[in-house]
Amino acid sequence: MQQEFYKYQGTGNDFVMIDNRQQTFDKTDTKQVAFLCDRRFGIGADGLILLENHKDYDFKMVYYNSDGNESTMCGNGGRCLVAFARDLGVIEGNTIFEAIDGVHHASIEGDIVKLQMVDVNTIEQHENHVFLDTGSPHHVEHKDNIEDFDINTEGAKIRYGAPYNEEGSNVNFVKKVSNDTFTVRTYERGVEGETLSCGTGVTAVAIAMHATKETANSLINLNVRGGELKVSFEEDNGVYKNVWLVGPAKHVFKGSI
Ligand SMILES: N[C@@H](CCC[C@H](N)C(=O)O)C(=O)O
Repeated sequence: MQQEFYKYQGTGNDFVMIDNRQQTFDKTDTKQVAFLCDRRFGIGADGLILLENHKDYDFKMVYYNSDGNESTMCGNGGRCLVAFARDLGVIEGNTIFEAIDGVHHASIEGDIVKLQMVDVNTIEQHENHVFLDTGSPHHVEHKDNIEDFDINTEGAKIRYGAPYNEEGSNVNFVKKVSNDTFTVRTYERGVEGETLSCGTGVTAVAIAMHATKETANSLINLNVRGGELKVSFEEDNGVYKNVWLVGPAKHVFKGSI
């Protein structure tokens, strides 16, 4: 059977999008998801996202990493799904949808999508890194030579090492550019390599930089391999609320396979 698909990208984090409102996609077929995401034998993407109907909200997001496994929240994927829902005529400018980590508010104007992320109330500060969950788990670590190191080797060591082990964590390396701007590179679990951008990752970096007093700003610019994102938040007694991830999300092409 032919599978109709759409391809979207958000700052270079790219996704195969499937309209599954009729429940025609076999969600148990891990190999098929991995095949569709394969850059040589399939369409090619960091992940695959299903848009489904929801009884209370505008739609439901189901996210798979490129290894074929369903995973936790994808911030850039959520932003791209909002653009996909708008392009399909499911929503107009504002929306509320459900993802694996809960209900998300979002808005879209042109190709700029603002996505509300989960509140963060636990931030583990260790000697050399910070660990927090922004819908997905993130290790955040400073890296002075950020432009010039082997992220796939160093990222994999941390992702598979203690305390994360097989379940893993995404790994973000960060360098401060100025008081409100940071450069970030991310190794993503489930892709098992560097992606050009990670939405939950830059959200984690912005909050971690604020929590560790690298910045006092509550609107942070994040430079990633695939472009620029912004994260804003309110902090109250160590709890980060009203967290928003903002940036472009674009349709690339559609096809069938
Ligand atoms: N690219 C994503 C994160 C996707 C989930 C991650 N790979 C995991 O399995 O934890 C983003 O933009 O947030």
